[in-house]
Amino acid sequence: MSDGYVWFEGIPFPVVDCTPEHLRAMQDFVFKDEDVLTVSFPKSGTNWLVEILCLIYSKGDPTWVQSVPIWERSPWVENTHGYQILKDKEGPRLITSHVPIHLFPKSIFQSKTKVIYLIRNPRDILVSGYFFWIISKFVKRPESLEQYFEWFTQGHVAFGSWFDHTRGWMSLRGQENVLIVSYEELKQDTRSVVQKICRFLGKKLEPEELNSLLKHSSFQVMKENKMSNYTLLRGWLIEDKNGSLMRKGISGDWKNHFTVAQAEVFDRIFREKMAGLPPELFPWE
Ligand SMILES: Nc1ncnc2c1ncn2[C@@H]1O[C@H](COP(=O)(O)O)[C@@H](OP(=O)(O)O)[C@H]1O
Ligand SMILES: CCc1ccc(OS(=O)(=O)O)cc1
Repeated sequence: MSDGYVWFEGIPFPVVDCTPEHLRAMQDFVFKDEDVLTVSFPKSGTNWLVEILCLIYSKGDPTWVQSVPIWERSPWVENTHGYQILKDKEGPRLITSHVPIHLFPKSIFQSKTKVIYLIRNPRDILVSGYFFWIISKFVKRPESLEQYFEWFTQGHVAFGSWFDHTRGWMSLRGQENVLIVSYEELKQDTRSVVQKICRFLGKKLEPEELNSLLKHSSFQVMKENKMSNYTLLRGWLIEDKNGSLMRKGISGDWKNHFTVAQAEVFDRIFREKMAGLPPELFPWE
């Protein structure tokens, strides 16, 4: 560990449950065709999507999401604890990751694992990350939003540059086993996006199962679910006694935090870094 990150191949990783030795060993992780992998940049709404996937697999029955911590239901492959759970698990596995594509286990490219890449307006990711990292012990703590804005736009944050991460994983779009989902679409029409995910996974939910899923993955219900809201980490990895993963759960909060100058700088950087990609990939733009 150094300066609030674990460094691996030039990319900063969180200091929790993650070592360069583990990240090197992770390269040999073997994905199976029946696995389902959720990949995202941190603060894209990862845990929301994972909750939805768990509820799809339990057919809307909330027992599992109410009794097992979310990081054990869909473990992070880059975490030592998550890896231990995954490697011994039989049958279809739900797996989560924030790892950039160029450092990801290569077996993913030989398997038929279903991959869901979750995207979100990076401005909202930036704001969400700032408010989470100032209360947690996962990564280097910013002193101000202004400082975090600099770090984020330069890619000096956990898992590196959002721009590189998104470009990298988006390069898989169009493959049969890859689905791109945006936080914004999920927020705007959760039911339709969940149905799309079910079709992608070859799963069918009865209407009452879908209604139960929508209830138990809603912001308000997840906020109260200690197995999903990270309050189990209070006093250990989350310092604030009221701290939670569940902050606002809305799109566009960046407008309440960016200055006009920051908004202009971000627009320019976004245009430069994402040049050449079809604008319709980014529903918030
Ligand atoms: N059920 C839900 N509905 C909407 N947003 C949710 C949600 N569950 C989590 N989120 C939001 O997802 C973000 C966390 O992302 P991740 O899971 O990738 O760490 C937080 O965003 P905000 O900080 O903007 O509120 C959190 O509030
Ligand atoms: C439960 C431990 C853990 C570790 C790392 C995480 O990554 S991040 O906060 O999304 O960057 C999350 C949970």
